[in-house]
Amino acid sequence: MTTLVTGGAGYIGSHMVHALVDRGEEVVVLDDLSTGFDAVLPENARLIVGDVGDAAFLDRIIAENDIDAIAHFAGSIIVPESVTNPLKYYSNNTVNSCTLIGAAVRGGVKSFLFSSTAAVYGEAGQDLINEDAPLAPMSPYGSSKLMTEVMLRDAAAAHGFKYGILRYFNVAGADPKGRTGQSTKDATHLIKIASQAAIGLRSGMSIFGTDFDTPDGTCVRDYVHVSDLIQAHVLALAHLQDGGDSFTANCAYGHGYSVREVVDAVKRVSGVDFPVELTGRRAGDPPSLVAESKRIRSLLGWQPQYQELDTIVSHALAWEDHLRKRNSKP
Ligand SMILES: NC(=O)c1ccc[n+]([C@@H]2O[C@H](COP(=O)([O-])OP(=O)(O)OC[C@H]3O[C@@H](n4cnc5c(N)ncnc54)[C@H](O)[C@@H]3O)[C@@H](O)[C@H]2O)c1
Ligand SMILES: O=c1ccn([C@@H]2O[C@H](COP(=O)(O)OP(=O)(O)O[C@H]3O[C@H](CO)[C@@H](O)[C@H](O)[C@H]3O)[C@@H](O)[C@H]2O)c(=O)[nH]1
Repeated sequence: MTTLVTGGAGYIGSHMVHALVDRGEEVVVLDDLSTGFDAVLPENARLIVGDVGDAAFLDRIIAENDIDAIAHFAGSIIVPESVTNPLKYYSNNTVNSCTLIGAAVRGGVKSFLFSSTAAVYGEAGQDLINEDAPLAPMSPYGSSKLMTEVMLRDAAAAHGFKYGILRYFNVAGADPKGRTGQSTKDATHLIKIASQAAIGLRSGMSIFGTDFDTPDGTCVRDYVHVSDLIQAHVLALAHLQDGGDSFTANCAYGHGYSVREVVDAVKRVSGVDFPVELTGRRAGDPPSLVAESKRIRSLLGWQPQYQELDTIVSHALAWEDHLRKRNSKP
């Protein structure tokens, strides 16, 4: 069994590569290193630097490495950028995924995991969001991912491969063994930004909006530890490879935290009371996104281990500290 991990040098994909290598499985990583880093990969992982949108290149990789499963993490991920530059998102997330699915079909790949997102749902109110909730993306990013979901379902029905679509909510934290984490420069994610403020890489941070219709006025999100998310992928691959049906499932815990609660947790865990400014809303932020997570738990037997917010925060802080030390080396 050899799995092709696209985007395997990125934040989430690199955790998948470590998990598969830890299990003694064969892995090939395809990444163009546009936002990824080869330094986070295990030494024995094979990295091919190149573009997921190159059909002939993909055909060769799949044939030469006898690929029977693909975990497709590669993509562009910044929601506000997708609003100002939508075609970049339709090109890299939708068109390139279409090319990859085509290569998978030609190469006889049997299982395909896809990184989708809670952004396919749009405005959802304060209830838990289940997989049958209306799909109404509020950004080109969400639309670009939803189109790939549709392509995967149609191609699987026509060509007979199995897919698992995982809709991630807010992925956070880092490898508990400290081997990889979110290394992206200029990241916009809340827990990373607050962690950088705590370790002194930023003078402080802003809370975007305190007038949402939520218990404390700040946005509520379902933060899922990246290692728990990856455990769901490992189970999902086994499910498909053992003959299980294709599926679409949310991936998060079903528990929301407000921005204020997250900032307080980072201050508590780090012991640093960094300055926080209250500012206006950031464009496109839905007030609340919390997953109904019954499907993934019952279908895959997923049992997350790191759902405590303080654990997620402490792993994020440890990785930020590691990056700071690495970057300060002469
Ligand atoms: N981070 C989150 O909270 C979150 C939430 C929902 C969904 N997702 C999805 O998870 C996936 C991984 O996200 P991430 O946070 O690890 O982002 P990331 O930017 O760290 O990783 C993406 C990786 O894909 C690579 N890549 C991008 N375009 C490529 C191309 N055309 N060819 C080859 N490689 C390419 C990048 O170099 C990078 O290594 C994405 O598809 C994203 O949409 C992430
Ligand atoms: O400096 C900051 C950064 C963020 N926030 C707020 O924190 C919340 C979470 O923001 P962020 O961490 O940027 O995540 P989201 O915008 O919720 O988006 C993430 O989670 C989505 C799924 O829920 C995915 O689709 C996206 O890819 C992923 O970036 C939002 O209310 C932000 O306004 C702040 O107040 N200050």
